Amino acid sequence: MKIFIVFGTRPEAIKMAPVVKAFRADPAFQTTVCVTGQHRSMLDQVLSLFDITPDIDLDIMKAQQTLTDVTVGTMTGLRDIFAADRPDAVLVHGDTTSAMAAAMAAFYEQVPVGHVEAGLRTGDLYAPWPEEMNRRVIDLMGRWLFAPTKQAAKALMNEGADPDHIFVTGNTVIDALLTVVGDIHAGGARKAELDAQFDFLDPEKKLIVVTGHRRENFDGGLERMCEALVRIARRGDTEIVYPVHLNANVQRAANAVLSDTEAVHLIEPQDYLPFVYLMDRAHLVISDSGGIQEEAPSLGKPVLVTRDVTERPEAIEAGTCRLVGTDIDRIVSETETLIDDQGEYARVSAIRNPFGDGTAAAQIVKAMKNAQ
Ligand SMILES: CC(=O)N[C@H]1[C@@H](OP(=O)(O)OP(=O)(O)OC[C@H]2O[C@@H](n3ccc(=O)[nH]c3=O)[C@H](O)[C@@H]2O)O[C@H](CO)[C@@H](O)[C@@H]1O
Repeated sequence: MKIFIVFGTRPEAIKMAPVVKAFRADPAFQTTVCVTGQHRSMLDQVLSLFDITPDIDLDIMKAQQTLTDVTVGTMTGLRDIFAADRPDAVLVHGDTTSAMAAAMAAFYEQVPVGHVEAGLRTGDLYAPWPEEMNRRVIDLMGRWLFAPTKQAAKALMNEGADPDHIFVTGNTVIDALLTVVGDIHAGGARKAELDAQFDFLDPEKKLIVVTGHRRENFDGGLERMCEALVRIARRGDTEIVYPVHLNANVQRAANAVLSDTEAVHLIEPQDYLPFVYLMDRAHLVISDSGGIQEEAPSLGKPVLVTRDVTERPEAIEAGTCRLVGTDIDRIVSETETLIDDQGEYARVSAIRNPFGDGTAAAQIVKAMKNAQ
């Protein structure tokens, strides 16, 4: 079976790496990896960590490109490739604009689409925008809908998807995370390098890892989160590490509020290996990221989610993640509870992650094999 796997951003690369490896290891499949290059530098470091060389690189990244540019670039690039190579299936991941455009290009060539991480919903088309629409559009076209949880599968069925097309596999991010954290825990040269890279961290202080980049927080939300971090840093018993996303809005907010605050380290976006190392060392995480809501609980780290809605209600229901929005007092008080109340911290960090056991990629390969 001829499979094309297409992705373009850092989180997609992290989540598709275990899938690429599993398909490439199985001789029943002829696997072609095609990257759109939507996040050039952030994508390449993930490919190198997982030792993946793409077969096709569309390299569509341009300065100041709009969502329309990404859509048109991806669709035009893939149209001729799909028409010439006639894959039996195209696999895309998640909810980015390049994933939606790749699925659409396949659909126009009447090539069946497989959607990894299908069925995530907030219920609000504009939160997050444009991701919620992208997810729904891809799911409508999907012949294989790989839902990470039963709840995601239920959302698909509620929208009328054919139950025979839905496979509950767990999330492939857990496969990727367990591989990387396993390497770190095994020690060796990489662990020593990471310890040296972060030797500025004070082991006596509780480490809080922060990220923030969602468009919905560009309108003052990021600044409020940063104000909350200033108050948390002033306690004296915490240390904050914040890899600041390259987006100009994010850089502006973080630098304006936090650049002079002692105990806050603003650092560049980290490669996946050091980022996993930081999450693993953290006491807790504050983030609006989707993937981190899935990863941190697997490492026993609570996440305060700086959003009003999430497409990952499983983590909220399980209690490992809490939606705190961007209200300063709320972020500070929830953080203080997790620092000061040891019983509550122990309870939250012991909750089992609801996103799978690290076998999602193998289950996806099995489902596709049965489809042959
Ligand atoms: C809210 C939302 O719509 N999120 C979507 C977004 O991901 P998401 O919001 O997860 O995107 P991020 O850019 O936060 O990436 C998260 C990933 O990058 C890693 N990381 C983070 C910071 C850093 O400095 N270095 C680093 O390697 C994290 O461990 C995680 O694996 O695109 C994903 C891919 O389609 C989808 O699955 C998500 O649903």
